[in-house]
Amino acid sequence: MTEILRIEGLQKRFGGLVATDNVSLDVHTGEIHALIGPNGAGKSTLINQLCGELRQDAGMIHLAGRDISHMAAPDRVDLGLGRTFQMTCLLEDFTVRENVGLAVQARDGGNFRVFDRIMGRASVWEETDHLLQGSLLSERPDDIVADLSHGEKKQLELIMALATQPRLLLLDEPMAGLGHVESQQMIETLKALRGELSILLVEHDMDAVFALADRISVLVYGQIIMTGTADQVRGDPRVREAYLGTEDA
Ligand SMILES: Nc1ncnc2c1ncn2[C@@H]1O[C@H](COP(=O)(O)OP(=O)(O)OP(=O)(O)O)[C@@H](O)[C@H]1O
Repeated sequence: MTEILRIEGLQKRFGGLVATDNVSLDVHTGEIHALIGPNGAGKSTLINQLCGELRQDAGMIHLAGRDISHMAAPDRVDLGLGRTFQMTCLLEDFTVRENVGLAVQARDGGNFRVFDRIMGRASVWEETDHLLQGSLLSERPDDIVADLSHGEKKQLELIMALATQPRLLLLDEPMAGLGHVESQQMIETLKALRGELSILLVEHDMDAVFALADRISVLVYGQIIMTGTADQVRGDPRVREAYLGTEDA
């Protein structure tokens, strides 16, 4: 079993608060690994440390065997660490295809802003169309992003993240704000990615977590209290206790 990601003893303090406390975790190559935990457990802090947006106070992060603990965020992306573009990054007045084209170009070191440069580059459009084919937006390449529903924008974020060709994709609450039908669509989209790349999924929607995750790690007050299969997590009294009294269980 090879690991795409190995985290050892990761720690982040905000003043007196220990947001991630000696976190150790590994993600196997090809697996969907969910990270769950109550509000304020430290999930976003951990994701931000993995991306390089927050510097850890202690601990190590290895991606595909490379120590990336002190690497700048863009270098981590070049090594295959992907994250969904947040909705605020979508260019609302441009088409779906143009947004994906810009993400493809950005990966190749192009400028995300200068757009006329990509108009003539056939390879960018070929890859863009390939990414869109088979996606839920395949019939809507020329739609203006502002006209998409919330769920469609989440799908677009995901396609744009895939344009960076990640080996490990970090997904921070992909189901947030989605209705039932859109959630089911996102679950199917993510299921189809299983095996193609590795995914670390932070998600509050437990139906989605149980439907998708090969393994689940549970973070409580900055500490991983267990890692196991869906059945192991469901049956663990420590997990029930952690969620007791919250709406998330
Ligand atoms: N920049 C910051 N400065 C100070 N405290 C912070 C900062 N970011 C997060 N925290 C605190 O660290 C703890 C962990 O927060 P974090 O956002 O990582 O939790 P989370 O598990 O992602 O929560 P949620 O599920 O609600 O998004 C919380 O107590 C939060 O208030």
